[in-house]
Amino acid sequence: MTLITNNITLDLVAIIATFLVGIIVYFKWQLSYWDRLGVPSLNPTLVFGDFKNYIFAKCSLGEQFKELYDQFKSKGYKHGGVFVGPKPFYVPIDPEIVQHIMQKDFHHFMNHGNYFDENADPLSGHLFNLEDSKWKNMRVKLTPTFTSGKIKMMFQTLADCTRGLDEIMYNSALNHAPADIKDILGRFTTDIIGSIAFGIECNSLKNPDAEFRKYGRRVFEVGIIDRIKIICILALPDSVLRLLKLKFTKSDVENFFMNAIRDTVNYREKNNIYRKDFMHLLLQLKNRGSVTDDEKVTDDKDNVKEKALTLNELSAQAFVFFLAGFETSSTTMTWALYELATNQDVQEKLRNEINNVLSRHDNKLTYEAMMEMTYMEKVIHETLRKYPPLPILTRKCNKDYTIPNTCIKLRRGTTVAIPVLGLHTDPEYYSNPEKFDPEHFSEENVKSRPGFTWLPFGDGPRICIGLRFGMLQSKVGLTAILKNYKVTLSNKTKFPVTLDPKSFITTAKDGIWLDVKKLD
Ligand code: HEM
Repeated sequence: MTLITNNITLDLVAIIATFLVGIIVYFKWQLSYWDRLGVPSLNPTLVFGDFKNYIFAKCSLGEQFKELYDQFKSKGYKHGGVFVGPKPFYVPIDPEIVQHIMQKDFHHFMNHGNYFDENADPLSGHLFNLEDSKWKNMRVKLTPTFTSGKIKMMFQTLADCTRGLDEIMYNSALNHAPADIKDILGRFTTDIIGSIAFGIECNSLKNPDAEFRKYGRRVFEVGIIDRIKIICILALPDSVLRLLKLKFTKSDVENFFMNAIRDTVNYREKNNIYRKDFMHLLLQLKNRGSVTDDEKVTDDKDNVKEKALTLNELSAQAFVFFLAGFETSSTTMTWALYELATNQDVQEKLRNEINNVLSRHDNKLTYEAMMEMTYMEKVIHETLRKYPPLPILTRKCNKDYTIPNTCIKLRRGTTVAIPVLGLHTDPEYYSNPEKFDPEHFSEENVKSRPGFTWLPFGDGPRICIGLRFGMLQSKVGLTAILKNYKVTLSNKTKFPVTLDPKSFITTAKDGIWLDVKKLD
């Protein structure tokens, strides 16, 4: 049977050709989206849009967005529109527009717009992904777990984990063996977050093959299938993703974390265990509906309140504390040590501050001592400027929005990509942006640049809830290393150091290796 001509082969060719022409017409029409709206765009290509280099793993996602930022900026545009495949992303360039989106007009841009499915993928129902009133309610519930009082209460756990760190650095110095600092600090923060969020002694500093470390690494491994999933998530509408039942959490990772959390919850509830950690506060939220300043996980009548967290909700929040807490802080410390090894004068100045402050605190790591280290704060801020762990941030427009000082209307459903790395390396805001200079964060320099040009923790109501904890964890790790050891770059480090195009956070492709010398 034939359809169009008398020849089935010709029919097939005609159908395929019509289909291809249809796709090309659709892509072409789609790629004129920003021009039709009056937003400047660049030179998107069919199929890849503006992301050819990223899709072919020639650069990281952050670098790709920085390149686009630089192009818009060099043409004097305050904003621009780009395409991942056929999907349009709005990119604000002017910090004033960034401020409107993240803060002033937050009600239009409340959500990150990440694809997630609480039912098919229970660990994905966490604070970072939640939307609208579900996000708001969860944020209100979790905020009391991150106050300075609560974090101070957990300080000793952080300080205790530095013993294992010191042992590794000592052995590295003794044996003149270069330290794989990214791996060591990944194990350090895994031990801290594992203990504080899950109440589990992970021992990954002592045993690099510990299960928590193994699964922690698995979460951030991006294989070919994960890469395809990321591109699908960036390029396809949510309705299609839901139809495909796309699941982001790997099954072995899900099983491991769900079991670990279930076991801890059961053990603590059965034996009335109290520990000064996030898990205790999450258990209070599960059984009482709110965080209270006491050692109990249930109220006096053992009543479970209606608005309490379910076990799945608790698990997803513990998982995001782990996910968001260990890799961000360990990469921050890794980059800081890389820069300190390259800039010995800055390392010396920081060590002087550490010694001076600790001498006033009996040479002990205390919460108060950490709060006194102002140069340390500048060093970490500068590290987060050059190497923001999340180099872009997203927001989804949830009601039509008129861009300030224009008549351009962003449609509901548009994704906004805030080009964090682009802003952080813009010479208009940071003189000599390639130079690692903690004085970029002197009081005078901070005052002289506009707001919303330093965004490693995001900003507005959706700002990182673990900011204080992340800063403290990084300060403690750097103090523990630098007070006893001098670090220099090992020739085992591959130069030039490049960013890993496969990772969605800012990390060195081939690791960073340091030579370590014990100080008297
Ligand atoms: C140096 C360390 C860290 C960095 C650079 C960092 C960065 C960020 C960024 C950029 C965001 C998105 C903010 C936005 O969209 O405006 C975020 C959100 C978040 N972070 Fe962090 N983070 C760090 C440490 C931590 C720690 C230690 C925890 C928990 C223990 C944590 C938990 C979270 C959570 C739960 C969110 C979602 C907040 C929400 O959507 O309401 N982070 N973080």
